Amino acid sequence: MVRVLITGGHGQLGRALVRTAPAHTEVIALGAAECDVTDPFTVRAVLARVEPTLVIHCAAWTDVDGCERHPERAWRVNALGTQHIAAACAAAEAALVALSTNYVFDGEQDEPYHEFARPHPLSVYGASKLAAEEVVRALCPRHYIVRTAMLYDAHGRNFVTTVLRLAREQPRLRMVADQYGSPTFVDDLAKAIWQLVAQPAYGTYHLVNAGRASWYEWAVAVLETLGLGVPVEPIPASQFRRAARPPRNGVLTSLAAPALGIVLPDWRDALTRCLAPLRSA
Ligand SMILES: NC(=O)C1=CN([C@@H]2O[C@H](COP(=O)(O)OP(=O)(O)OC[C@H]3O[C@@H](n4cnc5c(N)ncnc54)[C@H](OP(=O)(O)O)[C@@H]3O)[C@@H](O)[C@H]2O)C=CC1
Ligand SMILES: Cc1cn([C@H]2C[C@H](O)[C@@H](COP(=O)(O)OP(=O)(O)O[C@H]3O[C@@H](C)C(=O)[C@@H](O)[C@H]3O)O2)c(=O)[nH]c1=O
Repeated sequence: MVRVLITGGHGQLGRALVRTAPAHTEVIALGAAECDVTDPFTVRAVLARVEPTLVIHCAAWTDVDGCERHPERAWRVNALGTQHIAAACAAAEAALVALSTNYVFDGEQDEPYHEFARPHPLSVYGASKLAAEEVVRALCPRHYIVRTAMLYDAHGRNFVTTVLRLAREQPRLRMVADQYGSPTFVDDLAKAIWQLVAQPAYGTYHLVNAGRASWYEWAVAVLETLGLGVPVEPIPASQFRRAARPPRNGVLTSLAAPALGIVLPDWRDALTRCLAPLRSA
């Protein structure tokens, strides 16, 4: 029996990992109240009590604009919190999966980013996640760093549920059409993570649904999938004011995952599967 500890276990990826866990896997998913990663003593005590063979570290402060406005909190949760987890995993001889983001890249290149592309974050969130990657590489030898992007589920707080809320509240939506990324259904990511950790192939992996979409294309696809006829106006990013600057090209591709036989489906296929329960509701 493999025992897996999930930090940030009540977030959207943590919940998906719990519902897709393979047989013969004991999963202990803890929220911030049970395992605050900013407290090194708590982190060490939790690992000593749970004795996991693997830790999947999902906990993070994912409010990208909040991170920009309150950098110290971003560094404390995302970078220092990961440092505590990585050090405790190394001491306990547990393997570690650390989640990271496409926002470690500046988006200036035209091609999708693979695992060996040079990071250069534009936002505090991206910089704090890149620092987290660096402490994991330095402190915990048996690690998988999983960069992903634009996570969503049919419920909770994410871009898809925001689009559905705005479609109820507004006669028309305005969506940025000149920034691109890789929308990724958390269930597909969770299954790919379980496939990955079945192999001792430590390193850095980009795990996202295939293809690319602008925020505009993604919003239109959400509304079309549910047959909602709300008009969407494409706008440039310069007309959408926010504290943080997302990369223009945040599209990820992978050299490392297909080499292990891990390939995620196309983002449109994933979106259709995710929204299927809402269509029949
Ligand atoms: N969402 C996305 O689009 C993307 C996410 N990622 C990364 O994937 C991971 C999972 O993201 P996702 O599930 O979407 O994020 P969520 O925000 O849904 O979940 C993160 C969880 O971390 C918890 N948390 C926050 N602070 C602490 C703390 N100090 N100690 C312990 N737990 C804490 C939060 O709890 P609470 O809500 O109680 O504060 C929350 O439940 C993160 O590392 C994120 O950076 C990467 C790319 C894209
Ligand atoms: C509400 C709204 C958003 N948008 C677009 C542009 C804007 O930059 C973007 C904001 O959506 P979000 O708040 O979901 O974006 P954001 O929080 O930046 O999403 C990121 O989250 C972190 C955690 C990651 O790691 C990234 O991969 C990415 O998913 O959506 C519009 O164009 N029009 C709108 O009316």
